[in-house]
Amino acid sequence: MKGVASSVRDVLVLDKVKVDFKLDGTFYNAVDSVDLSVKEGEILAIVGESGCGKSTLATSIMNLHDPVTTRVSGSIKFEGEELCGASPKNLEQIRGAQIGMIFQDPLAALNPLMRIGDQIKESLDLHTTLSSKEKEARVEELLSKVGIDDVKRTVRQYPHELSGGMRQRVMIAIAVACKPKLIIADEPTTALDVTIQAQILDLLKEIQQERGAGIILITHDLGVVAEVADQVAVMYAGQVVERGSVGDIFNDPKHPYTRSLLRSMPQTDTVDDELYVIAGNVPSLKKMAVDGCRFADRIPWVESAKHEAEPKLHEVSSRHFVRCTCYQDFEFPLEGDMK
Ligand SMILES: Nc1ncnc2c1ncn2[C@@H]1O[C@H](COP(=O)(O)OP(=O)(O)OP(=O)(O)O)[C@@H](O)[C@H]1O
Repeated sequence: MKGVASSVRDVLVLDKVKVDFKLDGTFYNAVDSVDLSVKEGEILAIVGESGCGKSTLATSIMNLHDPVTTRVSGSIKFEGEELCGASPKNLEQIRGAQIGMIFQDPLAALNPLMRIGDQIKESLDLHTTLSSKEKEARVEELLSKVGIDDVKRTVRQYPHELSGGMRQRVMIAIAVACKPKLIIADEPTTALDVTIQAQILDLLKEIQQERGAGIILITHDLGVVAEVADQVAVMYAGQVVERGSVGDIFNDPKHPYTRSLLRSMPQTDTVDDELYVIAGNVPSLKKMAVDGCRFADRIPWVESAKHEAEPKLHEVSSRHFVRCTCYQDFEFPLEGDMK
């Protein structure tokens, strides 16, 4: 739903969320001080290259990390309730009922030994007081809602009998079965071909508009973001380096990383242009510099004085923020210099 009014309620508010993983006995930072919010009826896209911490952030909201090897701190408020440090019983009630999750690989997320109908019903068993008959009707209604034609047949099938697109539809049916207030979709269309991708995105938009749920959409595909998002957070090396409306990010990107990502996007009207490739990689956790601008290594032509010692998010316009001062007069080097 483009242009969600600012008076609309926040469904989720993250405040200084930090996640560290223990590797060989030492904790390393994977997500650093993330402040984000998702409003009712809003799609927030989280984008960035592989290894930026997008999935780690999402699984922290759902509290899906092993507490022995993972440290999560900060505040994660869902509908005003603090999830960081909440009891397993509380979290159990919220997961699946009030927060639905859609993963990239439905085959891994679905139970291979259980019929589709039973898997959807299981979620209703856990979180509703519907009678058996009502649940059966609801399972069929959900499958038909997500665009499955032969509902009676699908109810009796096992995951391996369905196509990738059908399985993703089933995951969405499970995620929305209990009418959640928030849906977290982690790369929901990455494994699907382009036509099915478009259908799944349309379905997500439809669900969000109909139910007013907030959606966090994790993706590395900026085309998908431009298509469906209201707000965008760009992550690099565990930090949000820029956030703003989809218009801010696509029409007035500020951070060198956001600009590099956009430059590397294929342009349909300029097919002859070579794709710009950002040199370097997202550092691994052990190699990540935690002080200073984490993107500095990838733009070595920018003088160190242009970076902040402790990069902060600066508000450049209402709800549009960018990290570090290096964006201020950032220029790409001339083509010959880049090689
Ligand atoms: N359980 C874990 N233990 C240790 N390190 C982890 C764990 N999960 C993720 N990481 C590391 O944390 C960093 C962030 O990973 P994450 O999967 O969140 O990135 P991502 O942006 O979602 O990437 P992708 O798009 O490939 O899923 C990476 O360096 C990854 O190797």
